[in-house]
Amino acid sequence: MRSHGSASSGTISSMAGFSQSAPGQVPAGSTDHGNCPPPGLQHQRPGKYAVNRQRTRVPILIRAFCVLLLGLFCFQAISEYLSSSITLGVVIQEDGSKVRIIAIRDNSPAQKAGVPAHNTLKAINGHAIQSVLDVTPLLKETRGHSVTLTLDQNQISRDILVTPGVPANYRSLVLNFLILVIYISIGIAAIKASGIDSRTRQLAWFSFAVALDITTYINISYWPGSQILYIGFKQMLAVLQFALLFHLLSMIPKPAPWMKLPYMPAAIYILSLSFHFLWFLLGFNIIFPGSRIANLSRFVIDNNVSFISWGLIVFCVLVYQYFTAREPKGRQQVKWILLSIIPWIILQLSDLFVPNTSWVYSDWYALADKFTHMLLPVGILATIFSYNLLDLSDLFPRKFFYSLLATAVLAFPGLAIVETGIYVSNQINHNAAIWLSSLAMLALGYTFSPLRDRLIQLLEGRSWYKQHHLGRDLRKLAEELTDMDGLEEIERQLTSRLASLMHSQGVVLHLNPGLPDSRASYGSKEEPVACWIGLNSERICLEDLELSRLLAPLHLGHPGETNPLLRKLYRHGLELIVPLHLHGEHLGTLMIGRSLGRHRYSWRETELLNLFAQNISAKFANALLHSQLQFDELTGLYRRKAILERLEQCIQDYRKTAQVFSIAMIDLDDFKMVNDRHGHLEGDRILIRAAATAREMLSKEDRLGRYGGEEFLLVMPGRDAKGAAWLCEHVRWAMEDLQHQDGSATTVSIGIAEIREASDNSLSLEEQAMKLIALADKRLYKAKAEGKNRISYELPVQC
Ligand SMILES: Nc1nc2c(ncn2[C@@H]2O[C@H](COP(=O)(O)OP(=O)(O)OP(=O)(O)O)[C@@H](O)[C@H]2O)c(=O)[nH]1
Repeated sequence: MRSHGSASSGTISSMAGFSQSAPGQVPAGSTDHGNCPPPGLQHQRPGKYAVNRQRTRVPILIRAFCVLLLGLFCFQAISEYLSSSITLGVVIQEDGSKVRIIAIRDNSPAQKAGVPAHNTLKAINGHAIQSVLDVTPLLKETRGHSVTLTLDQNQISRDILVTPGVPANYRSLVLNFLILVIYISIGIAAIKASGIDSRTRQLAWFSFAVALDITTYINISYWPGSQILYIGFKQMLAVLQFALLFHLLSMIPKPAPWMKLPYMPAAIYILSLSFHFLWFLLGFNIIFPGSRIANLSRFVIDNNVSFISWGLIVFCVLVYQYFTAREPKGRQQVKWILLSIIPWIILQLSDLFVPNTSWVYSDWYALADKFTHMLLPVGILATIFSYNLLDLSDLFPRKFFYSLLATAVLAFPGLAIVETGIYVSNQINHNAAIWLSSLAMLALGYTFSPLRDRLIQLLEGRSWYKQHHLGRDLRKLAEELTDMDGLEEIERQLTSRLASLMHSQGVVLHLNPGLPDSRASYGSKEEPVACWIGLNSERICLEDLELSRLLAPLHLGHPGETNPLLRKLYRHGLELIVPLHLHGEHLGTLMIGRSLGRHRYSWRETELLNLFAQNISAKFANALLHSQLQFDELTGLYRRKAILERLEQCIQDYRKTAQVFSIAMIDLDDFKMVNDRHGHLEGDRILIRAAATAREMLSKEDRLGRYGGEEFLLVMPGRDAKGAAWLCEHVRWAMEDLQHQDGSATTVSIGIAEIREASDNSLSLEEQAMKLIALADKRLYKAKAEGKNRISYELPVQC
């Protein structure tokens, strides 16, 4: 494979017969591919050169993790239900040895009882409170009953009677569940596509980390166990999310310079986690209690300073990526994420700068927090969607996806009507009404197919949707090509299907020497395509374009294009040149003609094609390797093993379908003398030209291989001995035109055998092949003995 990287000497014009076949190359000038590699490759063994598929199944560990997440969510729901019955609605914080009430939640029992904020909570039911951890056990003891809170207000004690308990916040749970589903879905989809791009893998880890965070929002004080450990776990999880996000965003659209430094990704995780761990140890007085640095750390933790700083760092990274992205598509991708992350950053900053602390504990803040949490994955998803790396239909069945959408469309009017009805009639409480109406809407949305079908029509007609489908179709095509055998078949399918998928005038696949030359799939106009591959008078040479140096797709037709050759190609209808690379090695190019729809290909389409070309490169590398293994490097004919495989195939067909065939052993006469007189180089030249001359006489079905030194084996499917003799006679005549240096003619002796003469079903394929060859060989020696330059055969006796 190595040698082909530099030898990109395959001229596009070679189909027009301009090619000078170098030794070992298959002359591409011949339109009759009788013995060229493509037809021969049709019988490749399936699976022998299979390429790894890009898409992977979801690993069992990830599935188990998703189940764990759902389990944690159930635990969260139970916790919410249990702890809501003892909720007072006060937000407390330790301040030295005191516990201070820093905020009162909206509509909470504390607010209704008139508990003021910014006081010290001295006791509950007469039991002194010294730590925030003392509160929950006391409330649990008096579950369902009123409690007396003793507050210290400006050195004056005051008792307030409060009845704990609020309705469980199902709305927040539903939102949490929604966020969880979004993140798990993104994680799974990204894992499935992780072979394509490392960014998707990164996105998967980030999504799972957020999902874990969402499911572990638990009122831990309700449960026995170490609160400090829980807080530590949550803090570290939050830092991990930021590190993952920082890593992910530093790679969109292209890796930022710092990500290219050695060990940088590892450093990001290790440093951020260990720093935060240190902060945590200091802030919770686990080490150096009471020191200034410990107090500072506590301030950092209490005010979310580190997370806000992270948010700002992430924001700066995005701005940097936006301004340094070279291509518009890169900027667009960053823009999506920026738009989705800005509300979250603003909300976090409001935490610091809004003087009214109760804002942070208000219902509005909780709602905004949930929505900004949802916005970020939606932004990232939109970016990934615009990359076309993920296919949503892999994740959800198409109809289910549209049913959900139909549900959402119905939800607004439907919820209003159903909920109002239930609420007004006062049969059922408000939270249950929401659940019930949601379920009703889901059922309606799923079964209401007219709306679903209308949505399909509306959305799938949109150009972005078409592009999304193009991505999916290209991936499918790449997979199908991977499963295909036979280079000619691959080329035919690739060019014709690609032309139809891209609605293009035509597609040409040009592979480097060592593989057969360009194939074209013609769209409506043959003329332009003919020009790219040099079929018409304007000869265009690939060497002049230096396509082997092309690393990214080349979009022709820019107004400022200075290269006259590229301008010419564009005038003739070529619009895109996409290189095929594997591990930095240039394998060939895909040339895409202009769109029949008369629009220019968008950058997304170009990007999709580029991804597609990367996907199929491995396939062509395999084909290249296979062709090298199959063909004799001197003559370009099949090697002995390959031609014997073809012979065995014919025997098998004969046994199945009784299709007659013949073989011929062709041997150059007095070749030793040629070598002795003119040298081995001249001998080689004669061998190459003899092979080419013989090949030109053959039809598409005939196969010619180099059996040994100057001896060739010809397999002729469908020809009986008479037909084979006729063909071989022509080969013998043609050889006479091939002159040695001294002007003497090249002659050959040929022995022919037909399968019916040696057929024996009791023999194995290999034995049968040898028997037939032995018969042809016997006749070859007969021809030699009778004076050379003749053919020898026998017509089978008809009974
Ligand atoms: N130049 C060159 N010579 C080869 C190659 N392979 C085999 N030969 C030569 O082909 C010659 C075959 O000689 P012989 O088997 O005696 O046959 P011959 O001289 O053709 O005589 P007849 O078969 O009786 O006509 C030998 O001299 C080999 O060295 C090759 O790849 N290149």
